[in-house]
Amino acid sequence: MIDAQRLTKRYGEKTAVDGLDFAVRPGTVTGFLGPNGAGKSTTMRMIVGLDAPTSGSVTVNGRHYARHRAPLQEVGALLEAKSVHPGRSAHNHLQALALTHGIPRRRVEEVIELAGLGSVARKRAGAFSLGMGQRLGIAAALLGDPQTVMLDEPVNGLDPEGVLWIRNLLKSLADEGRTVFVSSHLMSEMALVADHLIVIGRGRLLADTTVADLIREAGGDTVHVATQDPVRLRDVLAGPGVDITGRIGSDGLQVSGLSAREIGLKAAEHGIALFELSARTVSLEEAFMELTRDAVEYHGTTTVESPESAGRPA
Ligand SMILES: Nc1ncnc2c1ncn2[C@@H]1O[C@H](COP(=O)(O)OP(=O)(O)OP(=O)(O)O)[C@@H](O)[C@H]1O
Repeated sequence: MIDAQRLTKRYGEKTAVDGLDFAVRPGTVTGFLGPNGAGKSTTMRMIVGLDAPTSGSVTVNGRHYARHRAPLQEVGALLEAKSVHPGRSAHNHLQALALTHGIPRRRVEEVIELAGLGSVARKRAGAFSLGMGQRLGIAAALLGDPQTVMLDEPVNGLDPEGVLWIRNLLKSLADEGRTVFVSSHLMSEMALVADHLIVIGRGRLLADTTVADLIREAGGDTVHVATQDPVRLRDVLAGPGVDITGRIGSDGLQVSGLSAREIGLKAAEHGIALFELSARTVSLEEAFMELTRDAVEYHGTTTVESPESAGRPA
């Protein structure tokens, strides 16, 4: 369990993390999302004591990271900064880590296998591809068989097989009852792997919710119905967990809590004519963009030639 209370980090004038309160619970994968510069890496660095909070606190399993007697066995972290000596082999790097942390040698072989590094473990880590480097970082994070695993952008640089490997690994770690906290900008991947989400923007908490609820709140899982008799259809569809909205005088209704199929069947049962019946799904990416719209610091631009400007002299 990771517990942040009023966690704040300032770098001079810049408030990178601004009074964050959240808890990351065991037994589930929690995604950590936020636009570039939102404060995710800074938060993660504070969790493992690489940065000190300006105020507030963060604990792992009830203690500050530095207070744990065997921190690698408590929290395994993959952070952005690479800490591998380029001339060292993956095997030697992991062995050195194991030796200095009282971890048995056989565990080194286990994590090498687990991370799929068997064939390159004796090669210089400096010659590793981005994906291999990520795998080595994950192997190091798992070396102490920690109860809490925290990974910053773990799929960065991984090929599709590697992405699938990470997805299954994170789920199995959570199924074993561990606390799994993972940041990523790949929303499609997050939607597949995370159950819970902590979303931040400009250092502040924007949402502490489930993937399903975030999507629902962004208008996902609703069905648009157009009917000849909206008043009667409202009555027919009403029930626990069903939410119906629609402008008075309009033949359109937005329904959540029932599938398009259920709505169609109920309407047919009561002889109500429908003109339109369409499910509206919102992706996690759309829900995230909506939630963080006002918290994006770095906007890009896309120059698209408009029909009016096409062919016009420059
Ligand atoms: N050592 C530092 N000194 C000064 N400012 C910093 C430092 N580290 C981070 N920042 C600033 O704090 C803010 C948060 O940065 P952080 O790297 O935590 O964001 P992030 O959410 O991890 O971003 P990204 O998704 O781009 O990795 C940014 O504005 C960044 O420029």
